[in-house]
Amino acid sequence: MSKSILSVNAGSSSVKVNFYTAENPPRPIAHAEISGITAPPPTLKYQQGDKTHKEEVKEKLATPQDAFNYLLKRCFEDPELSEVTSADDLAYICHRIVHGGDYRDAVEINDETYHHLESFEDLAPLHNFSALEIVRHCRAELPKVRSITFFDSAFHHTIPEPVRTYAINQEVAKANGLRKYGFHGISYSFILRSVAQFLNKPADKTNLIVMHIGSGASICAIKNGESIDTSMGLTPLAGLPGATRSGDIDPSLVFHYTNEAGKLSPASTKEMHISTAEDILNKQSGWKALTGTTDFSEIAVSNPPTKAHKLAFDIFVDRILGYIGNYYLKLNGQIDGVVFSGGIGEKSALLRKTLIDKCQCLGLALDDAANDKGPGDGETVKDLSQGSGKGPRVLVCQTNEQFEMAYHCARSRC
Ligand SMILES: Nc1ncnc2c1ncn2[C@@H]1O[C@H](COP(=O)(O)OP(=O)(O)O)[C@@H](O)[C@H]1O
Ligand SMILES: CC(=O)OP(=O)(O)O
Ligand SMILES: [Mg+2]
Repeated sequence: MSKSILSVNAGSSSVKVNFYTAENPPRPIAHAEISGITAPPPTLKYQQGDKTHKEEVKEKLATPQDAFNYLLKRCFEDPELSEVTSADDLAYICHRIVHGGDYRDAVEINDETYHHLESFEDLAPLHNFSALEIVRHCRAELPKVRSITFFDSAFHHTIPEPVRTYAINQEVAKANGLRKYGFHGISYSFILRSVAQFLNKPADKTNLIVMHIGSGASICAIKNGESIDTSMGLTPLAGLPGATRSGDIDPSLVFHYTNEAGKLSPASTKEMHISTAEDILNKQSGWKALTGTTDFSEIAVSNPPTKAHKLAFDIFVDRILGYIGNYYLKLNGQIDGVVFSGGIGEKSALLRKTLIDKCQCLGLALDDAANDKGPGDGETVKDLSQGSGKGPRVLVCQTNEQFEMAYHCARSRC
């Protein structure tokens, strides 16, 4: 039997693993994910063939590394998943690494690339450490399988200099790599290809405003198939608020919030140094701080349970609208569509409706029935717009970072 590709996506609240055939293009074999790591109990979703199964997980899975080990064991031990029973059945493991520094392309992990990635681990404190722990585990436990790392930041290497540069001393900036990197790029790459195909346009002639809104949320302006701006920055903290992240604040707020700001947070470990301010803004802010929940499905409801829930929803709408206006201007008003994706973008009809109703002056309008229904299983892109097909479209895209990595791995290596 030919070998398979395993794709691993360690997000801030979930770990998703997919197995694919190692052929070009890859075909899906199975999908398993643990979600709700930040809002226990975690849940397992398992999909194989036409069977889907969901359950609450009894074991304590406190970290993405625990979740990965649980998922791998579960898949290897499933008697119905005969294609992958052990590491011997795997050709490649594709890992999503959020911060890739200056890397513009995927790299294969060896001692040198691994140590280089470690050097900027604390620039994405919710992500890189866990993802690298999983890479470390795979190197130790599955040494014969080649690990390829794909970077969220790579898609944004096209962002022009004035957009990626912060107005600070440039010697300090260059020496420390202090610039906008941008994230969710593996997702934006999948969305661009899928939407361009859906619209029957070459990707390099497609202009889009794309939202990837899940536990972490960002938005991207794509011009002729290239990222020209995105809301996240040096780290995934910048831009829109998220489940536990503040998003943009006045940087001086840090020193007024706590005079402990610069001290090491108790959450730091021997390997991972985080200041108290970073810990507060990354892990103790956002929806969790405002409402007590990290689950946006409890916030995006027509009758919010508390004023705080309503405020959280209104804050998100306000911040997203600001970026849509900004990017509409940067794209000179010439957009093929506005695209919703990520856990919230794909599932919250209410958020889509609230936003698009406020974008009528840009010629955007929703078909309410299509919006309420949302995308079906296996429907990658769905048109939610009202009207004849002229003018910018409102689309929803069920993004798939795992597939995107396997697709590129198979194209260049199989
Ligand atoms: N029906 C829904 N309405 C609004 N938000 C939802 C809904 N279902 C899930 N979500 C949100 O989607 C988030 C998960 O998004 P996802 O992109 O899958 O996660 P991650 O950012 O960890 O990759 C959940 O934390 C939850 O807030
Ligand atoms: C970059 C980022 O925030 O990723 P996620 O949304 O998966 O947490
Ligand atoms: Mg994600």
